[in-house]
Amino acid sequence: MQKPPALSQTREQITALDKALLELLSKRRQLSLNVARSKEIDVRPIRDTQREKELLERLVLQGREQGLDAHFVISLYQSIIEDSVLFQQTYLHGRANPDTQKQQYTVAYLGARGSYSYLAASRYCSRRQVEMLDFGCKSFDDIVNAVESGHADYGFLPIENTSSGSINEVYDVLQHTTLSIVGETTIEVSHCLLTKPDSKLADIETIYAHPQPISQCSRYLSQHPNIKLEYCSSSAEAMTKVIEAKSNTVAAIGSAEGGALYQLIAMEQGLANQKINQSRFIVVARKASAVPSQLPAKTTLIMATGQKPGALVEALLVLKAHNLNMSKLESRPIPGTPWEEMFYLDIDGNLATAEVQQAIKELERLTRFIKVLGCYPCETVKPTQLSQAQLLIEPGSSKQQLIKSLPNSQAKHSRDYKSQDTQLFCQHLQIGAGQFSALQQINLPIDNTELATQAKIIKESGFQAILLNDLKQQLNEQELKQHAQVIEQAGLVCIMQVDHEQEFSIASQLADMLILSGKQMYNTDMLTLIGSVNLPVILERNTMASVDDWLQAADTVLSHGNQQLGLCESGVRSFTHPEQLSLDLAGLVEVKLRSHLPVIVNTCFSSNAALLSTNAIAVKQLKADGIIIIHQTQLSYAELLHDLYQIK
Ligand SMILES: O=C(O)C(=O)C[C@]1(C(=O)O)C=C[C@@H](O)C=C1
Repeated sequence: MQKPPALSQTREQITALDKALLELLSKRRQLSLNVARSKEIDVRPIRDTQREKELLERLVLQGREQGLDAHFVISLYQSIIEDSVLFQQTYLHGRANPDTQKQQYTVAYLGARGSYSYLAASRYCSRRQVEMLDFGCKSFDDIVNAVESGHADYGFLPIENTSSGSINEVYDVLQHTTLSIVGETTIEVSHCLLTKPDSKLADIETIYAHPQPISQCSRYLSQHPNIKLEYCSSSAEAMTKVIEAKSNTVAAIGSAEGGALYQLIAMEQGLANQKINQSRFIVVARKASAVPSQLPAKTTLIMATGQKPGALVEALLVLKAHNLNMSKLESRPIPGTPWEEMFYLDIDGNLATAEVQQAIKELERLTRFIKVLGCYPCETVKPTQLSQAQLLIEPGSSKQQLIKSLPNSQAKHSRDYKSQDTQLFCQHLQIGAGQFSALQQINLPIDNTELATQAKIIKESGFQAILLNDLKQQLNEQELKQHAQVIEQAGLVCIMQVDHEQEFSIASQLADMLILSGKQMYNTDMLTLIGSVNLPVILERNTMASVDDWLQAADTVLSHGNQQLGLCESGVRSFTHPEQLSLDLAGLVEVKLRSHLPVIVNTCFSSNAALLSTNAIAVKQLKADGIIIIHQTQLSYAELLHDLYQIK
């Protein structure tokens, strides 16, 4: 083995590369600022998820060429895009509120340096590139007082946590304040056991912590029943207690980042019960802020409804009527008025819009008390995801990539491997193991009302399912969803034929069953994909494929987990009718003999009206498990189906 370069030399190279990467990231940030400037002029929303999808798809491909794994590339770019979106939002929010622009902000928060509130506040200021003068407070009331009295510009209040829920005391403080909510920020709360550098876990006798981390780490703490818990007013106080203690037998719960400010080390990490543990903070100020229309906005209200039954429902119906989504609803008792509640509502909407204004006007008529606590930019950037198809598919799969021929006893499709016939189940539709089914194929596009009418007739004729073919002609998720709904309403099963990887991602969400087009029979990635879904699938034979190739492709699907697999014979190229396909009935007999998988026959490409009846009867007599017949508005197949069902 060749000797690697010296470690120090390699590390120097990594250091230089990391610096270059940071320079590039900074340049990218500047470019996103230019994008924000353009969007300010054109008044376009900051988020463009279509652009993000295209960007991620391209990067996954480019990453693969460089040997980088798709998941790594995606998670990296999700962070980069999140930063870009928040950076743009901050810029536009600042432009809309010029009087709030300062070099320094005095920020009131709970505890002292190192508390989670401190970390949230410093992140907020650093995104705005302003210096933070910190104003640590002992209680939520003190935070509000500091801002109301002008001692601080902003106050940070933790409002909810993903593991311990809403923070009630903060809601109570909000009932009486004159301050407005002007922002929100969410931070990852990663609880660690912080100790002095020379402490040992076995020696710890006392843990200091704020009640919130104690409840969020209850599982970890229950594993150490002999350690005493001491409640503190903040995580920073807990850390101070550890640093001031004379002995090494004490620890605090807090973040590694916060602990480092006190020279404490994170002896144990990931203490929280939930893997994802985040806290959302609201930012309060004396003056309300305006949110530009390009930003996703939230409006927070408090209201007290009358005590009559259904009063809250009536109020919420107002939001529904104005098409406003309520992202949070909390209730808190009103001091001095037992059994009455104050409701807190977060609405996804901008206070400056007519819908929100109108909804508030209507709510004023229905409530005894209503106050807008603020309108602010929503800081939750939901990461754009790529579908499984977009992640897995690589073009250029070839015949050779199909799994190699196996001896019959090991081939999963074979009767030697599994003696019982496979049956596909889908609601009332059963294909195989003695159950014969009739499917009607409709080529898209079709109008939804027309489909509803035809579906009724199709059902009455005796078909059990509709196969929607040629999805690319109507590759619109909304329209296909409506099609799937009317098919279901008619009491039929909805099957979609997948011709292409893009169609897979939509069809696999909407259809009850899929047919993978024969064109994709040699595409190993596509076979992997249909082998990995929990949905019945049918594999169509390629028009040039031998029976062996077809069965090998079936094995590739089965070996990825999906055992709800059937086969579809749609015809092969032959000399009988060079212009159309010929049903390979001998192939059908052979496959039925060799394999336990159900086989259906699609007559749409091989059987004209004159041949259909004879072919259909032959197919049934040769023990096929189902038939697909093309839809023709003027033709009824009721009689043919009746005859087919009679054949034993
Ligand atoms: O291209 C844009 O419109 C941007 O705002 C830039 C960017 C990015 O950082 O790449 C950020 C947010 C959008 O959702 C899409 C892309």
